[in-house]
Amino acid sequence: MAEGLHLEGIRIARGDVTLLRVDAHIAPGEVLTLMGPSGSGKSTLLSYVMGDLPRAFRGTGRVTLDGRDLAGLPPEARRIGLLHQDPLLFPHLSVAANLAFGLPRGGTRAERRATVDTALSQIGLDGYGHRDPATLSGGQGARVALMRVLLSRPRALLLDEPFSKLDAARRGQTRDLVFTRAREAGVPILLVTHDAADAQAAAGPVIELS
Ligand SMILES: Nc1ncnc2c1ncn2[C@@H]1O[C@H](COP(=O)(O)OP(=O)(O)OP(=O)(O)O)[C@@H](O)[C@H]1O
Repeated sequence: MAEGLHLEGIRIARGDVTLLRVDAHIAPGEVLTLMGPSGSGKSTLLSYVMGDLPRAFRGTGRVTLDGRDLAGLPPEARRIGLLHQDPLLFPHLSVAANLAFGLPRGGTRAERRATVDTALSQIGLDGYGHRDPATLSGGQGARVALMRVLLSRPRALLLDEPFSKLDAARRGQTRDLVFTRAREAGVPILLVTHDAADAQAAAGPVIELS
């Protein structure tokens, strides 16, 4: 079975009504962009892939990651990073501790600290490590949340409008950072967006839901 994230014969329904159907393969390092009107079920599809479909829905179809069928695996065992429209940072942890939370175990304290400092710098937040997340702007918080999910070294990434809170200048930069990192690490990305510029920058296949 191929590497990457494979969605085979997926159908999401609410009651008897089919919300969406999708078949897709996302190769390692590739970004598949999912577009479509509000309410077409994009976020619900991400919940299904994550193994966390709300009770109101029923989902069928196979999700495999690097050849492994994810059926029956709880979200925390799937090694998939999910970022929602409203990025939630842990309010009781500093910005640096939020980033460090996603780091895989191992390494010395100094190494972990250096990784966090580099990450802060890459998202334009040098010196913000000690800050309380509540003191960040929406865009700054979104950048921290994105970096936290990247640092956790997921095997696949599901991104739901992750750049919507960023201003135009940051949006391009942050997008490039995420896509470049994913490409380097061979991580497939399923990106939900309303912005055609995101799809263009992703430079991958696009699925338009109706
Ligand atoms: N937990 C839930 N229980 C019941 N219905 C829900 C639930 N979450 C979403 N819905 C409904 O299911 C449909 C699909 O919602 P979803 O959030 O997946 O759409 P979307 O395509 O991501 O929309 P948007 O682009 O506005 O984020 C909508 O009609 C929504 O109102």
